[in-house]
Amino acid sequence: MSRFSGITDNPHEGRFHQKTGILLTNLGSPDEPSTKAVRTYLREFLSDRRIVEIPRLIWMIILHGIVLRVRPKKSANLYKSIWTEKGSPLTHITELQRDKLSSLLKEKGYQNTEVVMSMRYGNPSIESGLQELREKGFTRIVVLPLYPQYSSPTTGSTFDAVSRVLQTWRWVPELHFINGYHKNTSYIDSLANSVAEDLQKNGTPQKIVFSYHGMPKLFLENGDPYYCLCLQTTRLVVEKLNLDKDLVISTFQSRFGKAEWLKPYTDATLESLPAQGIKDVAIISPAFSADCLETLEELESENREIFEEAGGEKYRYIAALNDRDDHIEAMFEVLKPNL
Ligand SMILES: C=CC1=C(C)c2cc3[nH]c(cc4nc(cc5[nH]c(cc1n2)c(C)c5CCC(=O)O)C(CCC(=O)O)=C4C)c(C)c3C=C
Ligand SMILES: [Fe+2]
Ligand SMILES: [Fe+2]
Repeated sequence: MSRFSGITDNPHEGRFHQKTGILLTNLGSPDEPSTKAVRTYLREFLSDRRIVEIPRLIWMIILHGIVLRVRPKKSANLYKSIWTEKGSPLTHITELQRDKLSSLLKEKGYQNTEVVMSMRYGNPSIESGLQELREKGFTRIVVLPLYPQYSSPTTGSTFDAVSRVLQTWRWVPELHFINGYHKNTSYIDSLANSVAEDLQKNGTPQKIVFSYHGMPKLFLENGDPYYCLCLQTTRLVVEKLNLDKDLVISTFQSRFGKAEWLKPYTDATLESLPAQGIKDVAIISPAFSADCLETLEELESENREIFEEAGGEKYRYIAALNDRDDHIEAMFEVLKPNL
């Protein structure tokens, strides 16, 4: 059998008609909140060389000897606490985003496009998404990883997965890979709108915490731009809303392992605020384009508890942009130059 695959039954004329297929991607979730499914998911996730950069042999021993024996049970319980009838929130919200973006494209007159969604880890896989687009005759593909701030472990890793699949295709499509959109005006506007709506409804808190997913500090020192892109995102939202700089703080959450991660840490910050007289906070997480374990469990529940136990009184989480109309519009604006 050949190492390269292809579609062989295309009508001759149709084969050269370029249609643009859009592959929306996000991180992915386990298939179900069971220890077994979480172990399968974490094995794939934590074996990614862009996620954990510890020397391979040492990490494989730690991963298989300790992490995959201990973590899946604990993580499965966390996943159970956020799981819905429709499954993983992250996967379901990405499906809603796909459907709404697809309708918006049709409304705007882009009839020759189709939106498919894939997950970097777990299902539906990047391979199945690309395969679906190929089978439908798309010879031009735009990949939009739903990570506004580029980072090697997320966007870079998505590129790896896409290119690994395409390396096996006989007819490589025209490929456009969007590697981030943290400065896009429509994205910043939708974040600003979500903050403004919250302030209007609940009043101005003493602090607005912009909590971004963290990463090892070493990644930044070795050239990953993510940290700077996060701080720039906060600055652009502050400018857009004309907020007092002191009202806002950027922090980093979801630390994993023993190494130092980007600081300040979200949990330590929330724990320290009440002693400084700050007992009323709102928290937003601009790096997550969809609510997921890291927001629904870690921010909504775990960090709320930390803040309240330290003497905090009012704590509210501002939802991710999810399938808000202005977020879908922002996705369209990000894609537009490539349509
Ligand atoms: C081990 C190192 C990790 C790095 C580096 C990392 C970077 C990173 N992750 C996201 C987005 C998400 N991460 C999510 C879950 C999650 N992240 C890690 C580890 C790293 N992430 C783990 C082990 C987990 C799994 C959950 C657990 O067992 O605690 C999620 C949520 C997935 C879901 O199903 O809801 C997202 C989204 C970004 C943006 C990022 C960039 C720096
Ligand atoms: Fe993560
Ligand atoms: Fe977490």
